[in-house]
Amino acid sequence: MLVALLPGDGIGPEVIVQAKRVLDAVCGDALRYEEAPVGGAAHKAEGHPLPPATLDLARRADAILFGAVGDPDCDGLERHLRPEQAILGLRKELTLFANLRPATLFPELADASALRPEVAKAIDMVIVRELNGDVYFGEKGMRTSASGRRQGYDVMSYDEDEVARIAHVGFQTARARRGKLCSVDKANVLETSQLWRDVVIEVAADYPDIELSHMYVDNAAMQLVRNPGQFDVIVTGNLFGDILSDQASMCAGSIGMLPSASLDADQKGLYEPIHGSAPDIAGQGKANPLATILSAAMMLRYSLGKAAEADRIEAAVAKALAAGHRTADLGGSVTTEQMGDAVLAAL
Ligand SMILES: NC(=O)c1ccc[n+]([C@@H]2O[C@H](COP(=O)([O-])OP(=O)(O)OC[C@H]3O[C@@H](n4cnc5c(N)ncnc54)[C@H](O)[C@@H]3O)[C@@H](O)[C@H]2O)c1
Ligand SMILES: CC(C)[C@H](C(=O)O)[C@@H](O)C(=O)O
Ligand SMILES: [Mg+2]
Repeated sequence: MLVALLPGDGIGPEVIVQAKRVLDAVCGDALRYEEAPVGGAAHKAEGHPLPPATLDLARRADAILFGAVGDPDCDGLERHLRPEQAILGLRKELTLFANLRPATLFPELADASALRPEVAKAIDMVIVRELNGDVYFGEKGMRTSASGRRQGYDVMSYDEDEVARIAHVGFQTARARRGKLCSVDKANVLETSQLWRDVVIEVAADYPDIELSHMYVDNAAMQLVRNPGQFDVIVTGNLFGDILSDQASMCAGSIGMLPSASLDADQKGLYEPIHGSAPDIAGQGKANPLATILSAAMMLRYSLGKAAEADRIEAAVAKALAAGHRTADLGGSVTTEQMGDAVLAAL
């Protein structure tokens, strides 16, 4: 089975190295790897954030392990050349519409959560984020307004098929868990959200066993902090899911802990930590590699049919944390590589 390794920028390569060490330990020769540049690194090397050969590798591979993109050196570039276009392009080109972002607190990290330990320990949820539509992919641009002022615009839109297909993923994810689905929208203000809510209710007819609720996104942001234990699965749009998942990560200890899977209709997937390239700590050995190591475990489980190996990795992460290993984001002083060592030792 072929895995595409796309390390990217900033801390991306640092965390990918650790995930690859763990994969080697668990899977040996069962996986083959090909690596390609992406993001700012690809722009510097080849003049484009998502070169054709990188996209081709992503298409050929059985699964993709992605680090992060984002490079301050690229700040002045036109939008289509910026590093972030690479991840947006991969999601769109490969129709990776279903983004699963599990937020679970490892019990050992109750002290690292931004919440009181007794509130934090109840977090055990999955955010199902739509990844191919919304304001991210609508018409956008700069124009001159009627009064002669500069005006930027980004059109937010969803069609009913896009909402229905992610709603099904939300219901099915809930069915495999505790049977509760909360659809998050802004239907009190936005037409896209009204359609979202209508379609989710229609799809719910196929899932009478699932308890469906609806919540406005502003309330959801508050409830995540007040009482995260009330959530089992959240299904939401691209923008709201982006924001709520960063917030959920701090409830679960750190943004350095949250993995993700971005899946197409056939479980082909791209796996990446939810965090970015973290230029503020890049090159300093401070990055927490666990989100990427846990993303590799998701890759084994969802795309490569290796659930037992995924279980082993997750257990090793828990053991490394239980043994007291903490990178700086978790209040410790362990380096990126030492955290990798700790997971390998636990394996
Ligand atoms: N999927 C992606 O590739 C992705 C995701 C988010 C942001 N980005 C990009 O990354 C760049 C930086 O964005 P940002 O600063 O807003 O978000 P970020 O997630 O990169 O960093 C936010 C904060 O969290 C910290 N952090 C992030 N990951 C960490 C880790 N593994 N261990 C310890 N600390 C960690 C950083 O040091 C920083 O203080 C931007 O160019 C942005 O567009 C890319
Ligand atoms: C880098 C950016 C385009 C991306 C997003 O907004 O989806 C990131 O924040 C994420 O969460 O993966
Ligand atoms: Mg994000």
